[in-house]
Amino acid sequence: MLRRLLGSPSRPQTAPTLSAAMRCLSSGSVDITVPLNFWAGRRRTSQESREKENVYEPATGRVLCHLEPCGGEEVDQAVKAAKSAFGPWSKMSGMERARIMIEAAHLIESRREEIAEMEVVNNGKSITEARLDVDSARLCIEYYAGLASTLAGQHVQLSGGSFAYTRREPLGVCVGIGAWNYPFQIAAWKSAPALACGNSMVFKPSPVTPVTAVLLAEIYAKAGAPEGLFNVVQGGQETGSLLCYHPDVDKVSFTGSVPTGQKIMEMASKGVKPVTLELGGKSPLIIFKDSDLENAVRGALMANFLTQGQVCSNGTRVYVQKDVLAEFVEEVVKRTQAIAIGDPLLESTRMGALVSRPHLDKVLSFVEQAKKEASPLKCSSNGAKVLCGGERFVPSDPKLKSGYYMTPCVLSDCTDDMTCVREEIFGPVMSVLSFETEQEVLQRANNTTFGLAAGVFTRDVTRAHRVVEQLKAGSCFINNYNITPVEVPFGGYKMSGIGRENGQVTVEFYSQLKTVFVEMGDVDSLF
Ligand SMILES: NC(=O)c1ccc[n+]([C@@H]2O[C@H](COP(=O)([O-])OP(=O)(O)OC[C@H]3O[C@@H](n4cnc5c(N)ncnc54)[C@H](O)[C@@H]3O)[C@@H](O)[C@H]2O)c1
Ligand SMILES: C[N+](C)(C)CCCC=O
Repeated sequence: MLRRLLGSPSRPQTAPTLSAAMRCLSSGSVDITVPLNFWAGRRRTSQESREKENVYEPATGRVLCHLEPCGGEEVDQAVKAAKSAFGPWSKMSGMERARIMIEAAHLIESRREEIAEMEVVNNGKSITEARLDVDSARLCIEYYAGLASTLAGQHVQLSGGSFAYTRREPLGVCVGIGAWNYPFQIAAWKSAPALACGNSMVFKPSPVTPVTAVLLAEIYAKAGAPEGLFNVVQGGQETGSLLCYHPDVDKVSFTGSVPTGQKIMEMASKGVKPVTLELGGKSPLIIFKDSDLENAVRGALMANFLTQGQVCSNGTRVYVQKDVLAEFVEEVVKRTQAIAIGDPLLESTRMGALVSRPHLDKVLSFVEQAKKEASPLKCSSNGAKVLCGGERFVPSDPKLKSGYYMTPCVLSDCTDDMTCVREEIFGPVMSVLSFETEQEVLQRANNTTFGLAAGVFTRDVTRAHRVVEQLKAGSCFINNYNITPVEVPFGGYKMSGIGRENGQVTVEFYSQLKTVFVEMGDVDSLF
């Protein structure tokens, strides 16, 4: 099952190695004091005296470390380092770049457990999922290493023996700005195609999860990348803006919410810089009565509860055909209630802690609002019905009592106009809706400003393709959900984004074409 989630033939998923087990990392035992910025080949402390921010361990609510946001001078240094690495890196052949990237992938593999554990400690997701994220990061770097030597232009014959050719050239210094739900994976999904195309990068992680991107920076450096090829600057909105406006930055690739994405686009527009925007979603999952219901239930759980429901592509609007609604709901609720919540570093845990206290409160308030919200589309004045979960959860282990846990929630009796059905909750909250006809559900599924993903479960192959053709979403799943093989493009329609990550097409978003005309005869001048 775990291999299928990555969607590609991966190495066997191993249990933690002996050395990992011997490290005995446990929740509540980690304090991070090392600097988390990295540029020009080494970790850096912030030199500017700015107020430090607390970074928390979601599993326990303890302070894990202090974030030192980078200011203008530090951003400048990181960009300068990236600019100087761009020279030699962009002149290497694809094969030479690939060799270094493959070495980085090997190093990730050898540090898999350590990276996964750090991701858990900072993000709160289960160790099982964190390992898959690290694998996805490694696979992405391997995949783009493979593509690096295939980048090529075109030769076009013109009249009289003249010709033109195109060169695929890098953009220069790319900025990556990440969200907190997949900190290490996002850093890899952005840097791998950027570096393969000959660019350098300055990456800014979310201030909520600053811990693991710097490990990737160390890994690239150890793999033999030129000093400054991949740099990490910490900070929030202010640091992000400095990067977007920086005159030596040539592209901004952003993962985060729609409102921030809009700001990024606006800032980048001042310098007419290209952007990749991987934004939010409120994706529909449609379950027809002829589905294999067992698989549909599994799909719905995968569509809603990975990473405590904090996944951009989640299929949180689950439309179930009326005839199978009762059966579906009974099974989904049974399995949701059986999800093991608790210490994310334990092998048995399937759902860890949400990323922060304010975020937990926000998700819980969506559930409260859903319960109360009356809708003109309903005969009764009641809101949604909570079939299970939606409450704060306090694990029995005393060290976890201040962690940010909640029970995964299934809401029924929802209507399309309710807030829980319209807005991205970004937590473990599934809204179940019923439908009768294909035409009706398509209209309802598409009635959103988002367009990141969508799913359909049916045994009717004709229906599956007909429905998918009409769904306005960038990633559509038939009889599965939330798999992201790195060979396949991922990204949104409508307000869910611009550009793609993963797959061959992403080369287009990290390179530019130069056309060269070659005249073999005389200039045919009109003057
Ligand atoms: N489509 C995707 O691939 C994808 C993947 C993961 C998360 N997301 C989306 O991300 C959101 C959750 O993540 P989040 O809360 O970290 O998002 P966010 O938009 O609050 O922040 C994302 C990043 O942008 C930075 N930022 C904030 N304001 C900025 C500004 N003015 N200028 C420059 N940078 C700025 C933040 O510091 C952070 O690093 C959800 O909406 C989710 O759907 C999308
Ligand atoms: C859970 N996936 C499928 C890895 C999606 C990651 C990108 C979105 O947050």
